[in-house]
Amino acid sequence: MRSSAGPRVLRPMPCVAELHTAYDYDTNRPFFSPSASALSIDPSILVTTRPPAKLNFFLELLRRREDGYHDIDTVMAAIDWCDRLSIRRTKNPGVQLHCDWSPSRASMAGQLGLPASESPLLDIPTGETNLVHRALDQFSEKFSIEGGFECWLEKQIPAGAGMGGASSDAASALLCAAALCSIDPQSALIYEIASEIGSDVPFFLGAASSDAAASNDAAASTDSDPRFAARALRFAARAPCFAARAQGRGTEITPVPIAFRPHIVAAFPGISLSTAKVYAGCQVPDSPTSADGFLAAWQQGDQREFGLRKMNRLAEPARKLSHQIDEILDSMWRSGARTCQLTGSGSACFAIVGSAREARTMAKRLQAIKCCNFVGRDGAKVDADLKRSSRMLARATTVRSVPAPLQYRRF
Ligand SMILES: C[C@@](CO)(OP(=O)(O)O)[C@H](O)COP(=O)(O)OP(=O)(O)OC[C@H]1O[C@@H](n2ccc(N)nc2=O)[C@H](O)[C@@H]1O
Ligand SMILES: Nc1ncnc2c1ncn2[C@@H]1O[C@H](COP(=O)(O)OP(=O)(O)O)[C@@H](O)[C@H]1O
Repeated sequence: MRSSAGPRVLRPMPCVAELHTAYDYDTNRPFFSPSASALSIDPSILVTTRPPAKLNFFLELLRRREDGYHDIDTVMAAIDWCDRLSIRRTKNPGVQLHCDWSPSRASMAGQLGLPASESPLLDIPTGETNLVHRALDQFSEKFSIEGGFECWLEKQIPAGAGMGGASSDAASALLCAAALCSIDPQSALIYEIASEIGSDVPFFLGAASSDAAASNDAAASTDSDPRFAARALRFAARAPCFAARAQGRGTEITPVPIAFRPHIVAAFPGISLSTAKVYAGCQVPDSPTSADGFLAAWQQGDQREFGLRKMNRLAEPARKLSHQIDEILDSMWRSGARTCQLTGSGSACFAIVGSAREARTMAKRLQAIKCCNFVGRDGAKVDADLKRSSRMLARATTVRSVPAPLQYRRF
């Protein structure tokens, strides 16, 4: 992937210095509240946050809608597999986005067993189709922001994996921009922009999203106020630290309390699936299952019921598009998973195991497994990029419960 500014940017900006000192993990607060100076363009203020991936523990389809979307009932949680995003304001209008894999594209290609670093699988757009770019464009337009933004995005979350990486980046961009411009992160307009960009984006706004959706006071909340900067920072840091039920198109968010954090291994088979294609192949059941039972199990700490009731209605259409999904699930099962499942529209899957130690062992085992047979399930040829991919990217991970490392500092 190439930087929009020309040369490749690997470890960009002074922000990457190991300075987490602007954030107090005990109190979940930044050490200082930004002053009124944040209201004017100050390119020396940089906000850094860590957009997390998500997993869908439950996903049911309720109906196909006339606008081409589906009403769904899903339960998602953010996990500690994260990208890193830094943003500052610029005097020139527009969005400049620098983006690369962390620690490098070559390392990511190596982990996936891709021979060259030129694999299209690792191409992330830096122009207007990047959701960070779109989010900031919309933000500037809707809040009439003077000047523009420069951003540095370090990717770790695989794309097209059903882990919501792009959506999470977009939501973080909105919260960081709100902090930089002293805009209320709970503004209904922020929620509106998020929903327009993608069905998954409001989830990643976290609590800001559920509160904003309830508010109709969009007009008043476009005003900037220095107090909003600190609030936006708090949301950027805490927003992803919860599980939520998402309904409607996926944009109606209700945070849900959970009684335990399962030990998880998430694995990406080195192939990306198009969300639209997976939905296009899905079948809405005559009697959809409600998420109520699953949620009750998670809220009551009933791990057996949690395992029995979790489900993903998109698994069937995704399996038809990619035989790797069965291979990954088989491998997880044979490696001792209590239960395993596809996340979202795939292609990543996750296993639930009994302990953090088991999770680490399984992740190592999966990394060593080759999961591509070079031909599809029905004997059809698979594309060239897929042929070369031979490994899974697997990680022991947890449902996120700590604030994202977040910096807000002058440099
Ligand atoms: C399946 C889920 C589950 O969390 O996640 P991913 O697997 O993409 O991460 C989401 O519903 C994906 O949300 P998102 O990735 O934001 O999708 P969008 O950009 O809004 O929509 C892409 C396409 O998917 C289909 N789509 C999406 C959401 C929905 N409720 N019904 C749909 O039918 C539509 O064809 C749409 O054009
Ligand atoms: N910030 C971003 N990070 C990753 N992919 C992005 C980003 N912005 C746009 N994209 C595009 O979005 C698609 C994948 O989106 P992503 O959210 O990672 O997948 P999924 O919807 O399966 O969770 C890819 O086609 C990629 O080109």
